[in-house]
Amino acid sequence: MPRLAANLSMLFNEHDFLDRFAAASEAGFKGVEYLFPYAYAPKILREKLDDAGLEQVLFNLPPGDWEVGERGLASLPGREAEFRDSVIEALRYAEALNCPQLHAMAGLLSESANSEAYKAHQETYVKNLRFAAAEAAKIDCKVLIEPINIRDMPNYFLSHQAHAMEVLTAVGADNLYLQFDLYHCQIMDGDLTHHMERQFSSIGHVQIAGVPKRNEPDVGEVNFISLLKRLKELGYQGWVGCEYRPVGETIKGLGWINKLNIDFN
Ligand SMILES: O=C(O)[C@@H](O)C(=O)CO
Ligand SMILES: [Mg+2]
Repeated sequence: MPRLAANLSMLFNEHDFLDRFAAASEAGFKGVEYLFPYAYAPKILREKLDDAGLEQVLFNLPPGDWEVGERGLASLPGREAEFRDSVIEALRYAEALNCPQLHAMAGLLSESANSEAYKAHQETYVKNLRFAAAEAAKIDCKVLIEPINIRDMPNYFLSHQAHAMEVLTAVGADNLYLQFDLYHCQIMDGDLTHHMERQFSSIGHVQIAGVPKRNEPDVGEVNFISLLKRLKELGYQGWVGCEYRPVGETIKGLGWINKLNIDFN
């Protein structure tokens, strides 16, 4: 049965980060995800999860220098040692938080880059992901890759579903999966039901938001009731991350969950 996870980087921003765990639990969520745990000791996050009765569903590998605009290391030639360290650090947290999956962000490649540069990124990406998957397998953890739309994240190396599928095949690791974010897919590729059906066996995690403004899933152009029903019919057993920016107060915007008429617990 699919279950809904609160994305604490976007939801419950009315509260300080560490107070969002309790807020998510009080709102009925059983799992949480967020971008990065690294500002806090694993012990502190473990306590927050335990106190709130929550599962840690997902977080990202260290992404390089986020403040200066870096968005992941996985495809960056010359940064392999740093990438490997980031895998080890993420796995230390994953073990402490009992987190079953980690997102490895690809990094950026300028639109004007030539085919040689593209090839170097692709080769680095495949090799790095092989390393990450092998390390993660030691603690029974999955590694995820996520196509991200280039309107929100210009020059992101992995922006199309077809590219992600190509990379999964090239890496060939049993524990490497697709993080299928319907918001990004709608912006870059459209044809959401078709992508969900075709890629189903590669999907490790799903995320949702309304399009185009990344607000509540029932705000905007996409029919999430239909998509989530189809996901359930396909037999999805994983989590659906609620990764959207609430229009107003988080709690007031949760009414879309009742409209689903699907059991997500
Ligand atoms: O979709 C997103 O933005 C996230 O899932 C992420 O990991 C990178 O920002
Ligand atoms: Mg996402």
